[in-house]
Amino acid sequence: MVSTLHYPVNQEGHLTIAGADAVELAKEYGTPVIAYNIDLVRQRARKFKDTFDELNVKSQVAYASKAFSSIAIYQVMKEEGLSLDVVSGGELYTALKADFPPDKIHFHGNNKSYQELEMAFDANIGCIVVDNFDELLTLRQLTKERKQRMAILLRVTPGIEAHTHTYITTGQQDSKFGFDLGNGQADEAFRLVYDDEYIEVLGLHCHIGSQIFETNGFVAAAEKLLLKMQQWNETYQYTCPVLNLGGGFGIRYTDEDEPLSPEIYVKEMVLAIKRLSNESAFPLPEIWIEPGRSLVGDAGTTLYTIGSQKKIPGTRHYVAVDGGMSDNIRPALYQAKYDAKVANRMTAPTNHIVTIAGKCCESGDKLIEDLSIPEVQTGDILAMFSTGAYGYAMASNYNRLPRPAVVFVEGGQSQLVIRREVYEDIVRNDLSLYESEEK
Ligand SMILES: Cc1ncc(COP(=O)(O)O)c(C=O)c1O
Ligand SMILES: N[C@@H](CCCC[NH3+])C(=O)O
Repeated sequence: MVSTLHYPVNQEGHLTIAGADAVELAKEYGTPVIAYNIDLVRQRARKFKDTFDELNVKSQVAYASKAFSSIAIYQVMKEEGLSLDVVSGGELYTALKADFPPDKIHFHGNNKSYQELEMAFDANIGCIVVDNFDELLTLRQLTKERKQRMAILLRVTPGIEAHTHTYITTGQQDSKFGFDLGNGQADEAFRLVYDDEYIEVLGLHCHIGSQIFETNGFVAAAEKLLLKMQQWNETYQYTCPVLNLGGGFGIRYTDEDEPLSPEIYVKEMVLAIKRLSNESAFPLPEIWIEPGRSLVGDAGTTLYTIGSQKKIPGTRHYVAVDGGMSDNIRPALYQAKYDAKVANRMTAPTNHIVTIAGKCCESGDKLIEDLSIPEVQTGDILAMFSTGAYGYAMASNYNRLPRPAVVFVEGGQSQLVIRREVYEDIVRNDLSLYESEEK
């Protein structure tokens, strides 16, 4: 793969990230390290929000924090006035630690536990996105027992197949998420709770998939959901005030990807919903979205140190780095493609085609195949781009590798926001067979 993407380079011929020298970052924080360009994160967050404001539409832009969850990123999103989508007690706990305003937290998940729901009630969060009938019944019980009101959205599967990897499509009919919109399940769910004393149905939610480069899937989903809210309005004289179209906006990983700008995604959705609402005289709902990847994905760059190499003449030239599928499982899991450069040799001619291998004990632990790079040696720094979403979030201690450090860079200044794990962290929860004897 020959990259034509433009990456900023300083006078030393080093890659820069939000104005900071990537080679210096690697020296200061060690490798692997994931460096986030927070200037870019803020710019994206504002683009999403501002476009809604310019179109005069009430909205909430909720950061889908499964993409990358940490106290510091929640603080950035809070500063930018975003809402937050969490999918587990762990993400909710992190959000509360970050002092995220609870009324702007939306809780997702297809199997929320009773304890997780109680946690959400204790924190008085803004909204629960209900996924199935079991959850709906638990919620009815919880609200009554606690005499506590709760706002909900009903998550539905609209039967739309987004053009993306099958593991990350979610809106199709055969999905573990949500009430089926076409077979009456969504109607049944609504009927059960629309006039409940404690539960306030805000409206419908759908998420059609991830890494999507077109707007027609979102528009088709909006049409289906709005039509349903309009039908309920006629049947039950109940007006749902919110339509949530989820996330899924694509980003650039390699030259093959051509993402649309946040403005285009938002504009196309809003215009379609305005048109439909005008045609049907159904009041324009608040429009909520949940971008994850498009807020943090291409803002993240993983810096690795290059170690050993293996050349198999006529077959392949492996260049190994000091991380791999333990800090980025996406290539192994989804055959995801990435681009990378040698951060300390940005201007050298790229005349070698190599495969970047991780250090895990798996033949499939290859981060990038057929990458053009200059000749490299042990100690060079490889910068792998667009690793900010579902990288650290899906990292593991496979082979007992410690998780990398995470730093935020803004206006040329860097700050450590997640410490690198140390071996002691890895054995922290292990118990010795001989514990009692050792005491
Ligand atoms: C319900 C929901 N909302 C939002 C997202 C965020 O998606 P993305 O990171 O593609 O924007 C996801 C994940 O795909 C999701 O499942
Ligand atoms: N983890 C996936 C996206 C999952 C989206 C969650 N609904 C990825 O890396 O692309």
